[in-house]
Amino acid sequence: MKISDLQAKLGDFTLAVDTLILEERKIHAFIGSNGCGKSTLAKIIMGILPYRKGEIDFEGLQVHDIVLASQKPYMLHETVRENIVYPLKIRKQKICEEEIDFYLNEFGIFEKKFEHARQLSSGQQQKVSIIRAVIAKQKFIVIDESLSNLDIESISTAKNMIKRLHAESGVTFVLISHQVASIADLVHEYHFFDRGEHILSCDLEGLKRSNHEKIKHYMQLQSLL
Ligand SMILES: Nc1ncnc2c1ncn2[C@@H]1O[C@H](COP(=O)(O)OP(=O)(O)OP(=O)(O)O)[C@@H](O)[C@H]1O
Repeated sequence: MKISDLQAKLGDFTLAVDTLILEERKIHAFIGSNGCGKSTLAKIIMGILPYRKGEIDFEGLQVHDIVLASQKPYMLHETVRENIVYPLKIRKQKICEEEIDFYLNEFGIFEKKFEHARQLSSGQQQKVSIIRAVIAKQKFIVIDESLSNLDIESISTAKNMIKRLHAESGVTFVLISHQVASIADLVHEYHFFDRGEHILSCDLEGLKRSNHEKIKHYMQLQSLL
């Protein structure tokens, strides 16, 4: 996916992206301080938010190929199972009960399968949201801060899921995160934003070498410099 000269305005906030390439079959991360525009760009890619200028070349990706596990997951007024099978149903994909059970077991919430999803804790809802995002094995998956609410064991489980899907199905991922170190073993390319502006796209070494004041400061705060 190639984003060129994009500009979006939401109230007082302006997002500006010169050129940002999300190479397929890679694991990307959008990073930067609160309110710098990471989720906004993810929502623009999803088609949830509009942009006023620029171009997104989806390079053959269709709307239904792109999935978002959002920061605040929306749970249907249904059971955990119904929430998980929803993306399969709307895409008329086969439902494999064993696979659902496998994911629920991996996250330690198998016993919640037939419980009302809205009665789960927020971390458990995040787990359902991640399973719902990965179960249909779409080509492009955005995970917006969903790992941050998980316990340490579950973060490791989610990361293994991402690694496996990437290795087996070549899924492109965009992880939106505040913890660079905790996802460094997954991510191929970082895209750094500052106050609505896309500043740099590079690997971890590139971030460490950058002379940009904001990036240096950010990396120091992350204890990575
Ligand atoms: N629908 C909207 N209407 C008006 N302003 C919006 C809207 N959505 C987002 N914004 C503003 O856009 C800015 C960027 O928000 P965004 O959620 O993209 O930041 P973020 O980098 O994902 O932050 P965080 O790390 O806190 O999740 C914020 O100032 C926010 O108030």
